Amino acid sequence: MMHTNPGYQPHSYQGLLTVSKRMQQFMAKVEKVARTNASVLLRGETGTGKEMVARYIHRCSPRGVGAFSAVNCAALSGELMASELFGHKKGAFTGATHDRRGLLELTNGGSLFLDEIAEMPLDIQARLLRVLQDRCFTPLGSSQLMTTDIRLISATHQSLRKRVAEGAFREDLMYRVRVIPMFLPKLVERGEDLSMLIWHFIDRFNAISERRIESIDSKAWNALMSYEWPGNVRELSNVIEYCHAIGDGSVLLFDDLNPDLKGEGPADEQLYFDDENERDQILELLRRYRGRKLEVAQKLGISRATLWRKLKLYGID
Ligand SMILES: Nc1ncnc2c1ncn2[C@@H]1O[C@H](COP(=O)(O)OP(=O)(O)OP(=O)(O)O)[C@@H](O)[C@H]1O
Repeated sequence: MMHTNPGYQPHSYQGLLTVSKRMQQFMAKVEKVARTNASVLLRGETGTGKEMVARYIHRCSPRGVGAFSAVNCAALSGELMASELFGHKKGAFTGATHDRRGLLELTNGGSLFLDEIAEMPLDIQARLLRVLQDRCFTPLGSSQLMTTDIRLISATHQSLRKRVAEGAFREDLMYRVRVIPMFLPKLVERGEDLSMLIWHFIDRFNAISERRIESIDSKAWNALMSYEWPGNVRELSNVIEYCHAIGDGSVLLFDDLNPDLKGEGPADEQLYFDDENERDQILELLRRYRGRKLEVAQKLGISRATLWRKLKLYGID
C-alpha cells in the first residue's frame, strides 16, 4: 500500500505548524502568557520547537516591536557569554580590542531568549540574578551601572531542580526564571503532527529540487511511524531531507531511509581523534547526537568550549 498526502490544513503559529489538539491547547496557553511580562521557562526535548515558541511569545507580546535576542548557553564559554550578555570595555580581557555593547543593553525593551539555561556558569547566574532583581548590570571592565528592561524567556531540556540539587544551578535564580514553566510535548505525543509534518517537509523539498515525491511505500511509512524521534521536528526535517536527496523517483522507499530509521544505527566503535579526520568525526558525532554539543564534547573527551572553538575553526554551523 502506498501512502499519499491527505492534504492537511495545519494551524500555523508564525511557521510553527500543528494539527494536534494538544499542541493547539498548548499554543493557546502560550498566547495568553505572551500578553504578560512574566518570565517563561520552556521545557522540552531537543528539536521540539522551543526557540520557535520563544519567538512567538515575543511577537505576540506588547514588546513584539522591540528586539528579540537569543543566546545558547551551552555553546559559549563563560567569558564569551559574559561579554555577549553584559558587553565589555576595551581592554577588559585579552582580545577585548574594542568596547562592545551587550545584549542586555541592545535588547532593552525587548525579550531575551536564553537557550539551555541549565548550562549557564554559576558566576553568570549570579550576574543574571541581579539583572532580574534590580534591572541593572555592569559591563565587563566597566564601573558604570547600566539599567535594562528585558523580558526573559528561557529553555532547557533538563530539569532545573535537578541542576539545583547537583549544585550547578542557583535556587534563587530558578524561581526567577521559571515563573511560568511550560512543557512542550514530544513530536510523537502530538497525534497526527508526525504525518502532517512528513508531508510538509516532503512538499518543501519537492519545491526546491528536481525530485518530486508523491507517495511513501508502506515499509518506509511504518518505519517513519514507529521511530521514536528523539530529535523531534529537527530530526524529522533532516531525515526527510536525507531521503529526498538519496533516492530517486516519485516514491519514497524504505531503502532511502537513513540507518537510524532502518534500525541499523552506527555501532559505538572506539573513537580515535586525529587532525586529518577531526572535522568529519565532529560532523558525524553531531549527527549521531542530533546536535547535542555537550554529548559530542563528552564523547570526544574535550570541553564544551574547546568543541565550540573547533566548530568555529572548521566552519561548522
Ligand atoms: N511545529 C513545527 N512546525 C514546523 N517547523 C518546526 C516545528 N517545530 C520545530 N520546527 C523546526 O524544527 C527546527 C527545530 O526547532 P527549534 O530550534 O525551535 O527547536 P528547539 O526545541 O529550540 O531545539 P534545541 O533544544 O535543540 O535548541 C527548526 O528548524 C524549526 O523551524
